[in-house]
Amino acid sequence: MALDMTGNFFLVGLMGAGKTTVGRALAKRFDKQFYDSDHEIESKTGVKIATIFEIEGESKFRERECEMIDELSQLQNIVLATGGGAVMNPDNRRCLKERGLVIYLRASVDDLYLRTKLDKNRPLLQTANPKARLQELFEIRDPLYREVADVVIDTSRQTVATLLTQIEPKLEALLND
Ligand SMILES: Nc1ncnc2c1ncn2[C@@H]1O[C@H](COP(=O)(O)OP(=O)(O)O)[C@@H](O)[C@H]1O
Ligand SMILES: O=C(O)C1=C[C@@H](OP(=O)(O)O)[C@@H](O)[C@H](O)C1
Ligand SMILES: [Mg+2]
Repeated sequence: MALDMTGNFFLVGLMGAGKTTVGRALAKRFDKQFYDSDHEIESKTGVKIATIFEIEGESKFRERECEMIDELSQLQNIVLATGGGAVMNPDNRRCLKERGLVIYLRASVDDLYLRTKLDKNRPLLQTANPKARLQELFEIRDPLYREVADVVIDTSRQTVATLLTQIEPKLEALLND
């Protein structure tokens, strides 16, 4: 039977899990359009995510994020990297579950910390102890990522190329069985 990889793939996971990086590579691999909800919010508003948090606060950012995920998830045959907090909103969880296959990229808190510690554009991690913050967020969000996920991938100590070779057969199995 010919393989059919049409449809939407949505990436979820904590900050530093690699949603943006792996999502872009996945889109290239399957010849799909790539979107990142944070980048789209930045393009639409003309300012960085950190500035939105600073001026409008997190709750307004979450409204913007929810509208953007609703809009983008209605597109066809795309890869969408969501922001790490998107799954906190039940409307976002519903959009993602109903409109595509959801891939949860998982990583240890140590790896998440190493991958994010130099990046100043993640306002939730601009605290005295970002590793402890990541641990807290992991505990709150891991069950929600699992709830929406069709596929769970452990990204710790894996290159992006290796991750693609792990994700591909899982997606094929879901789409072609
Ligand atoms: N599997 C990986 N191994 C090593 N570094 C990674 C991996 N995935 C992502 N990174 C790096 O971690 C940082 C955060 O990745 P990013 O894609 O922005 O994560 P997210 O969108 O999930 O927050 C980037 O510098 C990226 O190059
Ligand atoms: O985890 C979060 O709540 C957030 C994650 C960020 O995206 P990444 O997961 O792509 O870093 C961005 O949406 C914002 O800073 C809030
Ligand atoms: Mg990202």
